[in-house]
Amino acid sequence: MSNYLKRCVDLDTGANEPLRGMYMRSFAYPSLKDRIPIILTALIDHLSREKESIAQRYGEGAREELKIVIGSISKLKSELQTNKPLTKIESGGEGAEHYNHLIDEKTKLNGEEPTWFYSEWLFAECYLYRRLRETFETTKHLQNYDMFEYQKTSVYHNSIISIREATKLTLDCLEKLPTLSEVGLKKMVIDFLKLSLWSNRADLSLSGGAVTEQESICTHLVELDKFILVDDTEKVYHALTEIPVNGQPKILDIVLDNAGFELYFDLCLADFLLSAKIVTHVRFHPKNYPWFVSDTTTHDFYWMISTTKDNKDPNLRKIGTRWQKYVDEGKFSVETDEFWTLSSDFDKMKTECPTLYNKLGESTLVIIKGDLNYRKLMADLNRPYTTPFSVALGSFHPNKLVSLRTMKCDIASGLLPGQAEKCAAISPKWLISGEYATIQFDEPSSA
Ligand SMILES: O=P(O)(O)OC[C@@]1(O)O[C@H](CO)[C@@H](O)[C@@H]1O
Ligand SMILES: [Mn+2]
Repeated sequence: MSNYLKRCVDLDTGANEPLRGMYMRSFAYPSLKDRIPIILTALIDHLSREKESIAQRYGEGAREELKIVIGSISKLKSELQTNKPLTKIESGGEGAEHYNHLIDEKTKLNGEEPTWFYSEWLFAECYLYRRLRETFETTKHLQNYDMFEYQKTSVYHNSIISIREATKLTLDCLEKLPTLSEVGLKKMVIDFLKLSLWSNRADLSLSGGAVTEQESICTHLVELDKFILVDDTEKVYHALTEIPVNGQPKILDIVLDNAGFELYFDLCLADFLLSAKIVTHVRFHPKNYPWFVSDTTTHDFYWMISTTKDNKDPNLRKIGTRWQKYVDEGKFSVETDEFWTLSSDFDKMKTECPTLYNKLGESTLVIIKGDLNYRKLMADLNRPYTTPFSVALGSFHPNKLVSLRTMKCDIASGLLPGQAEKCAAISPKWLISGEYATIQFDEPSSA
Protein backbone atom coordinates (compact mmCIF):
# COMPACT_ATOMS: atom_id res chain seq x y z
CA MET A 1 0.00 0.00 0.00
CA SER A 2 1.42 3.38 -0.90
CA ASN A 3 2.16 5.83 1.89
CA TYR A 4 -0.71 8.16 1.29
CA LEU A 5 -3.25 5.36 1.61
CA LYS A 6 -1.92 4.48 5.06
CA ARG A 7 -3.95 7.38 6.41
CA CYS A 8 -7.10 5.73 5.07
CA VAL A 9 -8.81 3.70 7.76
CA ASP A 10 -10.34 0.25 7.67
CA LEU A 11 -13.74 1.56 8.73
CA ASP A 12 -17.19 2.34 7.42
CA THR A 13 -18.13 5.97 7.05
CA GLY A 14 -19.02 7.32 10.51
CA ALA A 15 -22.70 7.62 11.43
CA ASN A 16 -24.30 10.71 9.90
CA GLU A 17 -20.97 11.60 8.25
CA PRO A 18 -20.52 12.34 4.56
CA LEU A 19 -19.04 9.41 2.61
CA ARG A 20 -15.28 9.84 2.07
CA GLY A 21 -12.69 7.86 0.14
CA MET A 22 -10.60 7.47 3.30
CA TYR A 23 -13.14 5.06 4.79
CA MET A 24 -11.94 1.86 3.24
CA ARG A 25 -15.09 -0.13 3.94
CA SER A 26 -17.32 2.39 2.23
CA PHE A 27 -17.96 2.26 -1.50
CA ALA A 28 -16.20 5.61 -1.83
CA TYR A 29 -12.80 3.95 -1.36
CA PRO A 30 -12.87 1.35 -4.18
CA SER A 31 -14.59 3.94 -6.30
CA LEU A 32 -11.76 6.45 -6.06
CA LYS A 33 -9.00 3.87 -5.89
CA ASP A 34 -10.07 1.56 -8.71
CA ARG A 35 -13.15 2.61 -10.64
CA ILE A 36 -12.25 6.19 -11.52
CA PRO A 37 -8.67 5.35 -12.59
CA ILE A 38 -10.19 2.70 -14.89
CA ILE A 39 -12.51 5.35 -16.38
CA LEU A 40 -9.59 7.74 -16.93
CA THR A 41 -7.35 5.05 -18.42
CA ALA A 42 -10.10 4.03 -20.86
CA LEU A 43 -10.52 7.69 -21.80
CA ILE A 44 -6.79 8.15 -22.45
CA ASP A 45 -6.74 4.96 -24.55
CA HIS A 46 -9.75 6.11 -26.52
CA LEU A 47 -8.28 9.54 -27.27
CA SER A 48 -4.95 8.00 -28.33
CA ARG A 49 -6.65 5.45 -30.56
CA GLU A 50 -9.03 7.96 -32.14
CA LYS A 51 -6.46 10.69 -32.88
CA GLU A 52 -7.01 10.40 -36.64
CA SER A 53 -10.80 10.46 -36.60
CA ILE A 54 -10.83 13.31 -34.09
CA ALA A 55 -8.41 15.32 -36.24
CA GLN A 56 -10.62 14.68 -39.27
CA ARG A 57 -13.73 15.85 -37.45
CA TYR A 58 -12.29 18.78 -35.49
CA GLY A 59 -9.45 19.91 -37.76
CA GLU A 60 -5.67 19.48 -37.80
CA GLY A 61 -5.25 21.86 -34.83
CA ALA A 62 -7.08 19.31 -32.69
CA ARG A 63 -4.27 16.78 -33.23
CA GLU A 64 -1.74 18.88 -31.31
CA GLU A 65 -4.29 19.80 -28.67
CA LEU A 66 -5.08 16.13 -28.11
CA LYS A 67 -1.53 15.56 -26.89
CA ILE A 68 -2.01 18.28 -24.28
CA VAL A 69 -5.42 16.89 -23.31
CA ILE A 70 -4.04 13.36 -22.89
CA GLY A 71 -1.19 14.78 -20.78
CA SER A 72 -3.64 16.64 -18.55
CA ILE A 73 -5.84 13.59 -18.02
CA SER A 74 -2.79 11.46 -17.14
CA LYS A 75 -1.76 14.13 -14.66
CA LEU A 76 -5.26 14.21 -13.18
CA LYS A 77 -5.18 10.44 -12.77
CA SER A 78 -1.83 10.56 -11.04
CA GLU A 79 -2.97 13.34 -8.70
CA LEU A 80 -5.93 11.18 -7.71
CA GLN A 81 -3.88 8.02 -7.27
CA THR A 82 -1.35 9.76 -5.05
CA ASN A 83 -4.00 11.66 -3.08
CA LYS A 84 -2.67 15.09 -4.02
CA PRO A 85 -4.45 18.32 -3.01
CA LEU A 86 -7.33 19.39 -5.23
CA THR A 87 -6.12 22.32 -7.30
CA LYS A 88 -8.21 25.28 -8.39
CA ILE A 89 -10.08 25.35 -11.69
CA GLU A 90 -8.11 27.91 -13.67
CA SER A 91 -10.24 28.10 -16.77
CA GLY A 92 -13.02 30.20 -15.28
CA GLY A 93 -16.33 29.23 -16.82
CA GLU A 94 -19.34 27.50 -15.42
CA GLY A 95 -19.09 26.41 -11.80
CA ALA A 96 -15.37 27.27 -11.49
CA GLU A 97 -16.03 29.74 -8.74
CA HIS A 98 -18.14 27.20 -6.83
CA TYR A 99 -15.38 24.57 -6.82
CA ASN A 100 -12.61 27.09 -6.08
CA HIS A 101 -14.56 28.65 -3.24
CA LEU A 102 -15.12 25.23 -1.66
CA ILE A 103 -11.43 24.36 -1.94
CA ASP A 104 -10.66 27.61 -0.06
CA GLU A 105 -13.32 26.91 2.56
CA LYS A 106 -12.09 23.38 3.21
CA THR A 107 -8.50 24.60 3.43
CA LYS A 108 -9.51 27.21 6.00
CA LEU A 109 -11.57 24.73 7.98
CA ASN A 110 -9.02 21.91 8.13
CA GLY A 111 -5.79 23.88 8.07
CA GLU A 112 -4.68 21.89 5.00
CA GLU A 113 -5.74 21.66 1.38
CA PRO A 114 -8.44 19.11 0.60
CA THR A 115 -7.22 15.92 -1.07
CA TRP A 116 -9.00 13.28 -3.13
CA PHE A 117 -9.44 10.63 -0.46
CA TYR A 118 -9.99 12.83 2.60
CA SER A 119 -12.52 15.15 0.98
CA GLU A 120 -16.20 14.32 0.87
CA TRP A 121 -16.62 11.74 -1.88
CA LEU A 122 -19.43 13.71 -3.50
CA PHE A 123 -17.25 16.80 -3.74
CA ALA A 124 -14.19 14.92 -5.01
CA GLU A 125 -16.13 13.03 -7.65
CA CYS A 126 -18.03 16.05 -8.98
CA TYR A 127 -14.77 18.00 -8.99
CA LEU A 128 -13.21 15.27 -11.13
CA TYR A 129 -15.76 15.83 -13.89
CA ARG A 130 -15.29 19.60 -13.62
CA ARG A 131 -11.54 19.10 -14.08
CA LEU A 132 -12.17 16.98 -17.17
CA ARG A 133 -14.37 19.75 -18.51
CA GLU A 134 -11.57 22.23 -17.88
CA THR A 135 -9.19 20.11 -19.93
CA PHE A 136 -11.39 20.43 -22.98
CA GLU A 137 -12.75 23.93 -22.46
CA THR A 138 -9.23 25.37 -22.51
CA THR A 139 -8.62 24.03 -26.04
CA LYS A 140 -9.51 25.90 -29.22
CA HIS A 141 -10.78 22.99 -31.31
CA LEU A 142 -12.13 20.51 -28.77
CA GLN A 143 -14.33 22.72 -26.63
CA ASN A 144 -17.47 20.90 -27.69
CA TYR A 145 -15.95 17.45 -27.81
CA ASP A 146 -17.81 15.00 -25.57
CA MET A 147 -15.22 12.54 -24.29
CA PHE A 148 -17.92 10.01 -23.34
CA GLU A 149 -20.12 10.31 -26.42
CA TYR A 150 -18.86 7.08 -27.99
CA GLN A 151 -19.83 5.10 -24.86
CA LYS A 152 -23.26 6.70 -24.62
CA THR A 153 -24.11 6.08 -28.27
CA SER A 154 -22.81 2.50 -27.99
CA VAL A 155 -25.19 1.84 -25.11
CA TYR A 156 -28.08 2.92 -27.32
CA HIS A 157 -27.03 0.72 -30.25
CA ASN A 158 -26.12 -2.27 -28.06
CA SER A 159 -29.46 -2.15 -26.31
CA ILE A 160 -31.49 -1.98 -29.47
CA ILE A 161 -33.39 -5.20 -28.71
CA SER A 162 -34.67 -3.82 -25.40
CA ILE A 163 -35.29 -0.46 -27.00
CA ARG A 164 -37.41 -2.09 -29.73
CA GLU A 165 -39.32 -3.98 -27.07
CA ALA A 166 -39.99 -0.79 -25.07
CA THR A 167 -41.12 0.97 -28.23
CA LYS A 168 -43.57 -1.76 -29.14
CA LEU A 169 -44.94 -1.80 -25.60
CA THR A 170 -45.36 1.98 -25.55
CA LEU A 171 -47.08 2.09 -28.93
CA ASP A 172 -49.42 -0.75 -27.88
CA CYS A 173 -50.30 1.08 -24.66
CA LEU A 174 -50.92 4.33 -26.55
CA GLU A 175 -53.29 2.50 -28.86
CA LYS A 176 -55.26 1.11 -25.90
CA LEU A 177 -55.55 4.52 -24.22
CA PRO A 178 -58.95 5.59 -25.61
CA THR A 179 -60.72 2.53 -24.22
CA LEU A 180 -58.80 2.14 -20.99
CA SER A 181 -60.53 1.93 -17.60
CA GLU A 182 -59.28 3.96 -14.63
CA VAL A 183 -57.73 0.80 -13.19
CA GLY A 184 -56.07 -0.02 -16.49
CA LEU A 185 -54.70 3.51 -16.79
CA LYS A 186 -53.27 3.40 -13.27
CA LYS A 187 -51.55 0.10 -13.94
CA MET A 188 -49.96 1.45 -17.10
CA VAL A 189 -48.74 4.64 -15.40
CA ILE A 190 -47.18 2.56 -12.63
CA ASP A 191 -45.59 0.19 -15.15
CA PHE A 192 -44.03 3.09 -17.05
CA LEU A 193 -42.69 4.51 -13.78
CA LYS A 194 -41.14 1.15 -12.97
CA LEU A 195 -39.62 0.82 -16.44
CA SER A 196 -38.05 4.23 -15.98
CA LEU A 197 -36.81 3.09 -12.56
CA TRP A 198 -35.18 -0.13 -13.77
CA SER A 199 -33.63 1.57 -16.77
CA ASN A 200 -31.36 3.20 -14.16
CA ARG A 201 -29.88 -0.18 -13.22
CA ALA A 202 -26.82 0.16 -15.38
CA ASP A 203 -24.71 3.25 -15.75
CA LEU A 204 -21.31 3.80 -17.27
CA SER A 205 -19.79 5.27 -14.15
CA LEU A 206 -20.46 2.15 -12.11
CA SER A 207 -19.29 -0.19 -14.86
CA GLY A 208 -16.05 1.80 -15.22
CA GLY A 209 -17.20 2.88 -18.68
CA ALA A 210 -17.73 -0.67 -19.96
CA VAL A 211 -20.64 -0.82 -22.37
CA THR A 212 -22.75 -3.93 -21.98
CA GLU A 213 -25.96 -4.95 -23.66
CA GLN A 214 -28.93 -3.88 -21.55
CA GLU A 215 -31.22 -6.72 -20.60
CA SER A 216 -34.89 -6.63 -21.31
CA ILE A 217 -36.85 -5.07 -18.48
CA CYS A 218 -40.27 -4.94 -20.13
CA THR A 219 -40.84 -8.66 -19.72
CA HIS A 220 -39.48 -8.83 -16.17
CA LEU A 221 -41.37 -6.07 -14.42
CA VAL A 222 -43.45 -8.32 -12.17
CA GLU A 223 -40.55 -10.44 -10.95
CA LEU A 224 -38.50 -7.30 -10.30
CA ASP A 225 -41.14 -6.00 -7.86
CA LYS A 226 -39.64 -7.90 -4.93
CA PHE A 227 -36.45 -5.86 -5.31
CA ILE A 228 -38.24 -2.54 -4.81
CA LEU A 229 -37.62 -1.79 -1.14
CA VAL A 230 -39.85 1.27 -0.94
CA ASP A 231 -42.68 1.53 -3.44
CA ASP A 232 -44.56 4.84 -3.36
CA THR A 233 -46.07 4.47 -6.84
CA GLU A 234 -49.64 4.77 -5.47
CA LYS A 235 -48.80 8.20 -4.04
CA VAL A 236 -47.10 9.20 -7.29
CA TYR A 237 -50.15 8.19 -9.31
CA HIS A 238 -52.36 10.14 -6.96
CA ALA A 239 -50.15 13.24 -7.24
CA LEU A 240 -50.14 13.02 -11.02
CA THR A 241 -53.87 12.63 -11.39
CA GLU A 242 -55.45 14.61 -8.56
CA ILE A 243 -55.62 17.99 -10.31
CA PRO A 244 -57.69 17.81 -13.49
CA VAL A 245 -56.37 19.63 -16.53
CA ASN A 246 -58.80 22.44 -17.29
CA GLY A 247 -56.98 24.40 -19.90
CA GLN A 248 -54.14 25.09 -17.43
CA PRO A 249 -50.68 23.76 -18.25
CA LYS A 250 -49.78 20.76 -16.14
CA ILE A 251 -46.06 20.32 -16.14
CA LEU A 252 -43.93 17.31 -15.31
CA ASP A 253 -40.26 17.91 -14.50
CA ILE A 254 -37.80 15.07 -15.06
CA VAL A 255 -34.33 15.58 -13.61
CA LEU A 256 -32.50 13.26 -15.98
CA ASP A 257 -29.77 10.78 -15.30
CA ASN A 258 -28.20 8.53 -17.93
CA ALA A 259 -28.38 8.83 -21.71
CA GLY A 260 -28.72 5.96 -24.17
CA PHE A 261 -30.84 3.32 -22.51
CA GLU A 262 -32.29 5.10 -19.47
CA LEU A 263 -33.29 8.26 -21.33
CA TYR A 264 -35.24 6.13 -23.80
CA PHE A 265 -37.47 4.81 -21.03
CA ASP A 266 -37.87 8.30 -19.57
CA LEU A 267 -39.11 9.47 -22.96
CA CYS A 268 -41.55 6.55 -23.16
CA LEU A 269 -42.92 7.49 -19.72
CA ALA A 270 -43.20 11.15 -20.75
CA ASP A 271 -44.96 10.24 -24.01
CA PHE A 272 -47.46 8.04 -22.19
CA LEU A 273 -48.31 10.71 -19.58
CA LEU A 274 -48.73 13.35 -22.29
CA SER A 275 -50.85 11.09 -24.47
CA ALA A 276 -53.04 10.13 -21.51
CA LYS A 277 -53.48 13.89 -20.89
CA ILE A 278 -52.23 13.40 -17.34
CA VAL A 279 -49.73 16.20 -18.03
CA THR A 280 -49.57 18.79 -20.80
CA HIS A 281 -45.83 19.56 -20.85
CA VAL A 282 -42.67 17.73 -19.86
CA ARG A 283 -39.51 19.63 -18.94
CA PHE A 284 -36.30 17.61 -19.10
CA HIS A 285 -33.29 18.69 -17.04
CA PRO A 286 -30.00 17.41 -18.51
CA LYS A 287 -26.38 18.28 -17.69
CA ASN A 288 -24.45 21.10 -19.33
CA TYR A 289 -21.32 19.06 -19.95
CA PRO A 290 -20.13 15.42 -19.86
CA TRP A 291 -20.85 14.13 -16.39
CA PHE A 292 -20.34 10.80 -14.56
CA VAL A 293 -19.66 9.19 -17.95
CA SER A 294 -23.20 8.34 -18.99
CA ASP A 295 -25.31 11.32 -17.88
CA THR A 296 -27.50 12.99 -20.49
CA THR A 297 -26.35 16.30 -21.96
CA THR A 298 -28.62 18.52 -24.05
CA HIS A 299 -26.90 17.17 -27.15
CA ASP A 300 -27.53 13.56 -26.08
CA PHE A 301 -31.20 14.37 -25.62
CA TYR A 302 -31.70 15.67 -29.15
CA TRP A 303 -29.39 13.01 -30.58
CA MET A 304 -31.58 10.29 -29.16
CA ILE A 305 -34.73 11.75 -30.67
CA SER A 306 -33.25 12.29 -34.13
CA THR A 307 -31.53 8.88 -34.18
CA THR A 308 -34.79 7.20 -33.19
CA LYS A 309 -36.75 9.18 -35.77
CA ASP A 310 -34.33 8.19 -38.54
CA ASN A 311 -34.10 4.50 -37.56
CA LYS A 312 -34.85 1.74 -40.08
CA ASP A 313 -37.32 0.13 -37.70
CA PRO A 314 -40.80 1.52 -38.44
CA ASN A 315 -41.83 1.51 -34.76
CA LEU A 316 -38.76 3.49 -33.74
CA ARG A 317 -39.38 5.91 -36.61
CA LYS A 318 -42.95 6.32 -35.46
CA ILE A 319 -42.12 7.02 -31.82
CA GLY A 320 -39.12 9.22 -32.71
CA THR A 321 -41.37 11.29 -34.98
CA ARG A 322 -43.88 11.72 -32.13
CA TRP A 323 -41.08 12.91 -29.83
CA GLN A 324 -39.74 15.34 -32.44
CA LYS A 325 -43.27 16.72 -32.81
CA TYR A 326 -43.51 17.22 -29.06
CA VAL A 327 -40.23 19.14 -29.18
CA ASP A 328 -41.48 21.27 -32.10
CA GLU A 329 -44.75 22.01 -30.32
CA GLY A 330 -42.99 22.87 -27.05
CA LYS A 331 -44.61 19.95 -25.21
CA PHE A 332 -41.15 18.52 -24.57
CA SER A 333 -38.63 21.14 -23.50
CA VAL A 334 -35.07 21.07 -22.28
CA GLU A 335 -34.20 23.22 -19.28
CA THR A 336 -30.58 23.68 -18.37
CA ASP A 337 -29.03 24.90 -15.15
CA GLU A 338 -25.47 24.93 -13.91
CA PHE A 339 -26.68 23.71 -10.52
CA TRP A 340 -26.82 20.11 -11.81
CA THR A 341 -23.06 20.03 -12.33
CA LEU A 342 -22.12 21.64 -9.03
CA SER A 343 -21.11 19.45 -6.12
CA SER A 344 -23.94 20.91 -4.00
CA ASP A 345 -26.43 18.59 -2.42
CA PHE A 346 -30.06 19.50 -3.06
CA ASP A 347 -30.53 20.83 0.46
CA LYS A 348 -28.52 23.83 -0.74
CA MET A 349 -30.63 24.55 -3.84
CA LYS A 350 -33.01 26.88 -2.05
CA THR A 351 -30.23 29.28 -1.06
CA GLU A 352 -27.69 28.71 -3.84
CA CYS A 353 -30.08 28.56 -6.74
CA PRO A 354 -33.50 29.92 -5.71
CA THR A 355 -34.66 30.37 -9.32
CA LEU A 356 -34.30 26.65 -10.01
CA TYR A 357 -35.89 25.77 -6.67
CA ASN A 358 -38.88 27.97 -7.47
CA LYS A 359 -39.10 26.66 -11.00
CA LEU A 360 -39.34 23.08 -9.74
CA GLY A 361 -42.20 24.33 -7.59
CA GLU A 362 -44.27 25.23 -10.66
CA SER A 363 -44.95 21.71 -11.82
CA THR A 364 -47.31 18.91 -10.87
CA LEU A 365 -44.50 16.53 -10.00
CA VAL A 366 -40.72 16.39 -10.12
CA ILE A 367 -39.19 13.03 -11.01
CA ILE A 368 -35.59 12.76 -9.86
CA LYS A 369 -33.70 9.97 -11.57
CA GLY A 370 -30.79 7.87 -10.49
CA ASP A 371 -28.24 7.21 -7.86
CA LEU A 372 -26.05 10.30 -7.99
CA ASN A 373 -29.15 12.49 -7.69
CA TYR A 374 -30.17 10.34 -4.74
CA ARG A 375 -26.80 10.97 -3.12
CA LYS A 376 -27.42 14.67 -3.61
CA LEU A 377 -30.92 14.36 -2.15
CA MET A 378 -29.41 12.70 0.93
CA ALA A 379 -26.46 15.15 1.15
CA ASP A 380 -24.37 11.96 0.74
CA LEU A 381 -24.64 11.30 4.47
CA ASN A 382 -24.34 7.88 6.04
CA ARG A 383 -27.59 8.09 7.96
CA PRO A 384 -29.39 5.17 9.55
CA TYR A 385 -31.23 3.51 6.66
CA THR A 386 -34.50 3.86 8.57
CA THR A 387 -34.29 7.69 8.54
CA PRO A 388 -37.54 8.92 6.99
CA PHE A 389 -37.04 10.05 3.38
CA SER A 390 -38.59 13.46 4.07
CA VAL A 391 -36.21 14.05 7.00
CA ALA A 392 -33.19 13.04 4.94
CA LEU A 393 -34.22 15.60 2.30
CA GLY A 394 -33.39 18.42 4.72
CA SER A 395 -34.81 21.67 3.37
CA PHE A 396 -35.34 20.32 -0.14
CA HIS A 397 -39.12 20.29 -0.48
CA PRO A 398 -39.72 22.36 -3.63
CA ASN A 399 -42.76 20.38 -4.72
CA LYS A 400 -44.26 16.92 -4.85
CA LEU A 401 -41.36 14.79 -5.93
CA VAL A 402 -40.40 11.19 -6.51
CA SER A 403 -36.95 9.67 -6.58
CA LEU A 404 -36.57 6.67 -8.91
CA ARG A 405 -33.28 5.06 -7.98
CA THR A 406 -31.59 1.71 -8.30
CA MET A 407 -29.19 1.39 -5.38
CA LYS A 408 -25.58 1.86 -6.42
CA CYS A 409 -23.88 3.38 -3.38
CA ASP A 410 -23.93 2.84 0.37
CA ILE A 411 -26.68 5.26 1.26
CA ALA A 412 -30.35 4.63 1.92
CA SER A 413 -33.34 6.07 3.72
CA GLY A 414 -36.94 5.21 4.39
CA LEU A 415 -36.33 1.48 4.97
CA LEU A 416 -38.27 -0.51 7.54
CA PRO A 417 -36.41 -1.85 10.59
CA GLY A 418 -34.82 -5.16 9.61
CA GLN A 419 -35.16 -4.60 5.86
CA ALA A 420 -31.47 -3.75 5.38
CA GLU A 421 -30.33 -6.80 7.36
CA LYS A 422 -32.59 -9.05 5.29
CA CYS A 423 -31.21 -7.72 2.00
CA ALA A 424 -27.62 -8.00 3.28
CA ALA A 425 -28.21 -11.65 4.13
CA ILE A 426 -29.52 -12.35 0.61
CA SER A 427 -26.94 -10.28 -1.25
CA PRO A 428 -23.92 -8.78 0.53
CA LYS A 429 -23.56 -6.13 -2.19
CA TRP A 430 -27.22 -5.15 -2.03
CA LEU A 431 -26.45 -1.45 -1.57
CA ILE A 432 -24.15 -1.02 -4.52
CA SER A 433 -25.03 -3.62 -7.13
CA GLY A 434 -28.13 -2.01 -8.65
CA GLU A 435 -30.14 -5.16 -7.82
CA TYR A 436 -32.41 -3.27 -5.42
CA ALA A 437 -34.34 -0.06 -5.95
CA THR A 438 -36.51 2.53 -4.24
CA ILE A 439 -39.41 4.67 -5.43
CA GLN A 440 -39.70 7.41 -2.78
CA PHE A 441 -42.28 10.17 -2.77
CA ASP A 442 -42.30 13.40 -0.80
CA GLU A 443 -44.48 16.49 -0.68
CA PRO A 444 -44.09 19.81 1.10
CA SER A 445 -45.90 19.62 4.42
CA SER A 446 -48.27 22.49 3.54
CA ALA A 447 -49.38 20.82 0.26
O1 LIG B 1 -26.48 8.35 -10.97
P1 LIG B 1 -26.36 6.99 -11.57
O2 LIG B 1 -26.04 7.04 -13.02
O3 LIG B 1 -27.53 6.13 -11.27
O4 LIG B 1 -25.16 6.27 -10.84
C1 LIG B 1 -23.92 6.88 -10.76
C2 LIG B 1 -22.96 6.07 -9.97
O5 LIG B 1 -22.63 4.84 -10.52
O6 LIG B 1 -21.86 6.87 -9.91
C3 LIG B 1 -21.43 7.08 -8.59
C4 LIG B 1 -20.08 6.59 -8.47
O7 LIG B 1 -19.32 7.10 -9.50
C5 LIG B 1 -22.34 6.35 -7.68
O8 LIG B 1 -22.94 7.20 -6.78
C6 LIG B 1 -23.43 5.83 -8.54
O9 LIG B 1 -23.56 4.49 -8.22
MN1 LIG C 1 -25.56 8.79 -14.12
